[in-house]
Amino acid sequence: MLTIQNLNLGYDNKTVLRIDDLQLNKGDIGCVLGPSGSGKSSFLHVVSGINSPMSGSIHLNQRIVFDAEVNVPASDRAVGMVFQDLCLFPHMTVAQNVAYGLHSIVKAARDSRIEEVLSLVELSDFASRFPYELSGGQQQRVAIARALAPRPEILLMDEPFSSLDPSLREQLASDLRVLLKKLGITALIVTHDQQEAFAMADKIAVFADGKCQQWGSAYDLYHTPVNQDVATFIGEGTFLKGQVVEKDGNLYISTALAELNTQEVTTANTIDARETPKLSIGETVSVLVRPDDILHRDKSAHKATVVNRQFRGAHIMYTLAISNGDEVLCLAPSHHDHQIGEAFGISLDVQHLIYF
Ligand SMILES: Nc1ncnc2c1ncn2[C@@H]1O[C@H](COP(=O)(O)OP(=O)(O)OP(=O)(O)O)[C@@H](O)[C@H]1O
Repeated sequence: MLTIQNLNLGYDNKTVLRIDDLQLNKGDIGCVLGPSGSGKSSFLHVVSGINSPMSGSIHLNQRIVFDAEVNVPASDRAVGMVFQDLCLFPHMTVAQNVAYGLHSIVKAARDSRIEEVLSLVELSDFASRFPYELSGGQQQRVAIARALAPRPEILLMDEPFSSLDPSLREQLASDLRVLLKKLGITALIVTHDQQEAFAMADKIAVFADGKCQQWGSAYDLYHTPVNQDVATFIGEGTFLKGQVVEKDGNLYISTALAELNTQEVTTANTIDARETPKLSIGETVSVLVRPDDILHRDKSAHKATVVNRQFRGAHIMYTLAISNGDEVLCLAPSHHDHQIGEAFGISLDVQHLIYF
């Protein structure tokens, strides 16, 4: 549905973001994650046609909408937009808001389309209400209905939850996924919240340092990040120093907590998503350690001291100092209740060996 190639976008001839290759299939939900200023909104603007990129190509539903020769205007791109603050007209009813994008069609067809989209977002009974008479989630559904009314090929959403209560966002994100999937809508959604992206996306792009660093499933990003930036940005984790050693013809990475056999714990999907770097004996590497890779083991000889702790209900997230001074995170069931300064035994159990 959407294919982006060799895209350079920026302002005043200065590149803000480069995307080599990004493809979103019909019916899929893509999320764009990245720190503030990484180019997320700018990207939506060039896909929608509000702005033009400096170079590259954009295909929408197998039609070129931008390349060196073509620049289809926003009004002809069949793109629906839902903005950060929803931009509902406060003085118009729900039905009038939805009608806004339908002025070019005759009244009878318009009324039936309004009824149809309001029913799709389960707001049929709210047609004559004003936005201020609706909850945040209902207002968001009106904004979606308005964007969907002209039958766009793709729906673009810029931080659709930013005006809503943080405690509601994760639930609304998964509700939105259910709705978009039910309607078979292809969507590209900008967010800065990983949990939202994880709850919604089939594919996630990570924008950082002027480029799209990785485009993959949440699983790929978490377990097979392409570089240290993505590894640090996605999920929680720390790095352990390691040295490459050889034993019985196998390469191991020797860390303060364990010797990791590079053959045994490097899984097939690790190799698929990133090119595993070649290791040479004696080389120093950084091993990515996720909080669930560190197990609470009373009998272990490796004792670690609690530097910080964060109670999360079922679990406690510990920051632990180990013997060589490195710090690691450990997600332990909360019945293992240790205070700052206490030491307990840990072991390293890496399922996906990722090193840089
Ligand atoms: N119209 C503009 N003219 C010049 N520079 C701009 C313009 N719009 C955005 N920029 C710059 O482009 C960069 C990317 O901005 P953009 O708004 O796309 O980032 P973002 O990832 O959406 O940020 P945020 O998460 O804070 O909304 C920023 O450095 C910003 O200052």
